[in-house]
Amino acid sequence: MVLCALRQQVLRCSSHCRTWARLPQRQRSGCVYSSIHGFNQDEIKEKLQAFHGGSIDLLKQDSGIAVLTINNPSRMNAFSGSMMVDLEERVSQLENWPEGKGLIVQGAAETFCSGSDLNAVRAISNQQDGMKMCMFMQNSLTRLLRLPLISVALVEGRALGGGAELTTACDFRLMAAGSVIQFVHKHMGLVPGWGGAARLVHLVGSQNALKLLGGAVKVDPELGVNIGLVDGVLEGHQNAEGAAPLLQQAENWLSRYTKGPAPVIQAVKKVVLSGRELPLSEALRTEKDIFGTVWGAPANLEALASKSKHK
Ligand SMILES: CC[C@H](C(=O)O)C(=O)SCCNC(=O)CCNC(=O)[C@H](O)C(C)(C)COP(=O)(O)OP(=O)(O)OC[C@H]1O[C@@H](n2cnc3c(N)ncnc32)[C@H](O)[C@@H]1OP(=O)(O)O
Repeated sequence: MVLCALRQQVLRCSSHCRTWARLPQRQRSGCVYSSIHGFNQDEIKEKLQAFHGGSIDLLKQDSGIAVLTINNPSRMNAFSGSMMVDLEERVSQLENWPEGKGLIVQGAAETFCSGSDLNAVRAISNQQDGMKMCMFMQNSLTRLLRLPLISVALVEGRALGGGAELTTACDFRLMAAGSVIQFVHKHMGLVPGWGGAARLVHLVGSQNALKLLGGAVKVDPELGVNIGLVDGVLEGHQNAEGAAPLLQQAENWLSRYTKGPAPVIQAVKKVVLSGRELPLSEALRTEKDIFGTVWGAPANLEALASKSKHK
């Protein structure tokens, strides 16, 4: 049932968006948890809203690349409860963006994200609330990774705890010189709960994941690239002389993968997503269906008419 739901999620295309948007959230199928798992989204949302501060800002650009900013600089961009709710809402907006092709996730004020806001964590440190928050964030980050957009985390400064987990919910990671990704969970007497461990194993393999989590290792850009966690290193600081601003560098990096019409780029992401998440037979069937959405579509017909050569 879960695989079937994921297949539906991968398949949905722009023409289905309006119908899709009318469905209740839990039926949109990008989620891991719904009421059948005893998860009540409205209840946890109400609880989280009480811990306010900061925001998650979304800028959708005409280029088809959106920028999502984790914005709580006075707490090193830690996630307050209301920011967790904000994130879920921004992901919904991105799920319903037919023109979208790419997404950059960054932190405000020259640092990425220091994880959960420890003030909120202390207030909901009982087991039940912790599990609800964990399910809520797993749902949001799973939906973020499953967006039909090619996404990249732009890491400047520190990505700690939940911030490190957030980087794994993007397709790619770029690190600025001097930045650090650190799964500090062990030092907090915890393990990742936002899906970061499962995604990390997929990204770097179980041996490396065990080292990073077991040692709460500080991953600098060089180590990140060596173990396959990081896809590129950006020059200097936002304001360093001679270097383009980091966001611009990240947009340039991403644009080589997002050039072209949105339906084609979205289809590229969807075939890779199905290959990444579904068993082979299911992935092949899904690929066939996604192929059907681009075959004979305007971009394909234009390319055929122009007799393009690939020299
Ligand atoms: C572990 C699992 C869990 C999850 O996955 O859900 C988490 O993510 S728990 C959070 C894990 N993160 C931390 O424990 C970060 C703790 N903070 C630090 O290590 C440092 O503050 C650091 C390295 C982020 C920045 O150090 P620096 O010396 O540059 O600055 P300050 O320490 O003075 O920080 C400025 C200001 O920010 C507040 N701050 C930073 N992180 C958090 C946070 N996660 N929650 C709440 N507040 C945070 C810090 O307390 C300072 O505030 P101030 O009022 O000035 O004391």
